[in-house]
Amino acid sequence: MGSGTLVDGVRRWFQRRTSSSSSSTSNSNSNFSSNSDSSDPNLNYPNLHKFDYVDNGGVSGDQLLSSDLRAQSSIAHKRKPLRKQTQLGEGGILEQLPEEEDDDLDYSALKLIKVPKRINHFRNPPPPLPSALMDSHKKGGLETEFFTEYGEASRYQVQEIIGKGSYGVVGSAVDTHTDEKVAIKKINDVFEHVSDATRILREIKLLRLLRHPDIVEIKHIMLPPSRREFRDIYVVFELMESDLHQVIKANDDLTPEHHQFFLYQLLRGLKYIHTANVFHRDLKPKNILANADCKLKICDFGLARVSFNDAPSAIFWTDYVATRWYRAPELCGSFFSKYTPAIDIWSIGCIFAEMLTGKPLFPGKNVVHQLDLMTDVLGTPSSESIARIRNEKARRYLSNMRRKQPVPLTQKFPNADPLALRLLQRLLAFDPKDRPTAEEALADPYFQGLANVDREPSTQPISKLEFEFERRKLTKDDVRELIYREILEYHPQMLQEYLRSGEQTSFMYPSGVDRFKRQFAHLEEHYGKGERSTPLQRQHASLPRERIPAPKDEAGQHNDLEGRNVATSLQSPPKSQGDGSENANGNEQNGQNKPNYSARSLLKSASISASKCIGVKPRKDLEEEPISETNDEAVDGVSHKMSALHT
Ligand SMILES: Nc1ncnc2c1ncn2[C@@H]1O[C@H](COP(=O)(O)OP(=O)(O)OP(=O)(O)O)[C@@H](O)[C@H]1O
Repeated sequence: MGSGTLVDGVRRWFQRRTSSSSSSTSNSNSNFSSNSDSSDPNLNYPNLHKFDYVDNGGVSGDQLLSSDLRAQSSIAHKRKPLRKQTQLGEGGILEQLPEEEDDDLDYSALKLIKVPKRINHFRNPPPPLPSALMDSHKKGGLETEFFTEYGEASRYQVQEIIGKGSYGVVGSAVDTHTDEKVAIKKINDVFEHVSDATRILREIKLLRLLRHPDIVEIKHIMLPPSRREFRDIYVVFELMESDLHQVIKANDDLTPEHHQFFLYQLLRGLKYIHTANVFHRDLKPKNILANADCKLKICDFGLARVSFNDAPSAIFWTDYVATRWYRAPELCGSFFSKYTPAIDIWSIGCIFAEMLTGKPLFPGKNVVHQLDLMTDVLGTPSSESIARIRNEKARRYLSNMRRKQPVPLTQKFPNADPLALRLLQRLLAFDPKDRPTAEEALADPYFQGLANVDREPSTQPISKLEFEFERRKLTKDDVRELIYREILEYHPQMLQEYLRSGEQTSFMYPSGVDRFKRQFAHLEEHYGKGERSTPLQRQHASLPRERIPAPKDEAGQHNDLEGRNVATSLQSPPKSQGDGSENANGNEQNGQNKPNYSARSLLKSASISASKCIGVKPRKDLEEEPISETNDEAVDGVSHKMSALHT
């Protein structure tokens, strides 16, 4: 087949696809010859032809197919089985939501990316599981028929430990029913702290309700043996190969097509999340799982919140914890009184910039440094934006800052697609009201030919009833019951039983969990043998600090918690830590340009708010640790006391 024929074929196919979708998308792309918009003087790039295969200029068919055009033309619908969803309707009645078509993109023509193993799990392969740990119960029989879920005891065969987080250990396993590989997260001692248990409840609930190809899927949750006494839970996820943090580190040859597909998926997932009225609040490369075929999935909804219009934002945000580098400016010092989904858009902008260069865009060492880095690139915000800032100290800090001109993004990212940079500029608007919504971003010219609203579903806002628990103070038993109820969503027969008998059902169910426990224990025993493997501790971020004694910093090491570092810097002369965490503006070390009062007081605010976050996390990534925020009033009040102490 000659190249012309092939090109014509591809073009015809592509035209058919887009013409069928162009009626519903604002990105209609009728002739696939979308050249760059050179009207923007900042974006004067020579190589701006996207989709200009109308004139193939003698390019061979093979070349064409291996180029970006091939990637563009290869995005096809892939149908997967429909997923069922339920949510609590008014009056607590379980409603079956309309079945959603799981419609995904096929990226098979994109160059595979390297996905290094996240952890070198075993120097030597682990010894095989002893036969006692393998499943021995016989299938069939009355018992199995009655307890359909009983079968799950033999369903998953755990293979190896693939990751550890502060909430659990993640193992890869095979679902012997489907031969599918899955990831099983074991969360131990769920109810040790109510705040942790609530976070887990929130996450599993959200992941049940947010079903989308760009969001990690919970496939199953093992039924605990006892409704009233269980302590551990096992959550079965679809298995992903790596995460975006690792992908960015391992691939210095990501192409413009990779960047575009990655951002597209993130925005598509975010559009869905935001239409459910959910804010993720902790988007960062580590919270985006990735496969070698370029599939990305948003995960870790532990900090996410559902926004109900009547919820006062002060309460809503009191336990805010997010990773500083990806944190929107309005959260660096609690600037704006009412936060919006635009905080997630900012994070996506930071992640996108990191994909383009391989390096974090704003690796701030504390909130003030974070703001300095932002304004170094974006310039000082307009006086109108500054005027909207509610926090007085933050307003003063920014108003007193020396005027900075924005750096053209073309200068900062000289090799990037100018259309990508134009979108990036929008995502990184200092003022949240100037950032596009995810939906608007998907309609940006950057995605011309790729975006298609038919593939970018919205969803219904999540029912208030599902998150009614956020409004009351829960006891351990309350959360246990709520988590149990959530687990039953994956055990329909048990759920019916539970709904019928209500409180009465408290006998022990046959469960696969005991066998699992042993399998995990065996693998964990050999996990990271010969390597330093520090168990991670949870951060009880949302507990008021007086409820738990602050842990000692035993090794004399600083916690990563920003506030601690900052507090230290206020008491003693700055010393170089290598990570510069005590050097707010990167200029205290030589004694010049000491931060002005506003910077200090902003840092103090951060230190106070961070003091709420009392868990100790081992230093995984020195600078990129979460700190907590609290509301302005609390910050100001305690900050005032602290100022009195330190001045
Ligand atoms: N579905 C999955 N497939 C593959 N790996 C996964 C999956 N889910 C989580 N992981 C990996 O397991 C590790 C721990 O998972 P995760 O971050 O969810 O735990 P966590 O306890 O919530 O962590 P954190 O400390 O970030 O709160 C991470 O490296 C993560 O990338």
